[in-house]
Amino acid sequence: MTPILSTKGLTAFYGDFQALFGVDVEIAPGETVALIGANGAGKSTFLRSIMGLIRVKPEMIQLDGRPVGGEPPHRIVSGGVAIVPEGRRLFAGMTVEENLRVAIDNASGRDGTWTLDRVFSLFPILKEKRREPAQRLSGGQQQMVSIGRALLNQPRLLLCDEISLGLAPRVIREIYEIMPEISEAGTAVVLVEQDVSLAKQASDRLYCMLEGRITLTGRSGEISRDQIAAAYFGGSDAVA
Ligand SMILES: Nc1ncnc2c1ncn2[C@@H]1O[C@H](COP(=O)(O)OP(=O)(O)OP(=O)(O)O)[C@@H](O)[C@H]1O
Repeated sequence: MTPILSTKGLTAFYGDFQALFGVDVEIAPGETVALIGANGAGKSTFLRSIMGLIRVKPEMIQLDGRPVGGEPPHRIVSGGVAIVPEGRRLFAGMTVEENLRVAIDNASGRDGTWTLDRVFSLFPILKEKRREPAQRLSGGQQQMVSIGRALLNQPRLLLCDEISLGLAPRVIREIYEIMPEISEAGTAVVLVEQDVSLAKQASDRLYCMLEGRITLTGRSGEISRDQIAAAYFGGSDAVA
């Protein structure tokens, strides 16, 4: 089966500073893959490269086998990729529903199963708060809006950048509980996570990144804590 996403020898730079050194990742349609690694490992740079926010060579990123590296973000989004960005980035002056409707307008013409009602059934609190300004919601509720907005883009590949960051454990659980429904809709997911246990539990496969390189990959259920520790902090024998 052609992977929905593959990166081949992906390198990325900020000016002279090299942040990624030949990253190879593959994700099958409907698969959930976690990407873990310490601060500064290159996880966000990886996501930014896919979204077209960093200039890379075309063949370094392929969607459905088609080279798309360096294409502008709107082309990547119309190719079926959506991101839940770190820090959520909602439109602060808009209500919850208006934030969600922006994505519906963006996605017009793209097929998909996500509707406003389906997002409200995923996160019932958003229906209650639909007319409130987004900035008045709690951090967890804002994260739900951000996820809902990404889903309403009808993605086949959803990139999630540290969605648990700064949230209470109960809220994190609530958000992660809906992940299987996203997979069941056929959407592949990349979960960038600092919380290793959460990443392991929520994913089919896992990649660990260290200083811009993949240091471990394997099925999430089969990777040991020791292997993760070695890959996360550096050490030998890290590939499962
Ligand atoms: N805009 C930028 N300009 C220069 N260097 C950057 C920029 N953004 C990130 N970097 C550097 O690139 C490397 C990778 O950063 P990146 O944000 O991708 O890591 P990360 O794994 O997502 O970490 P975090 O968990 O802190 O977000 C780091 O050394 C970081 O300092």
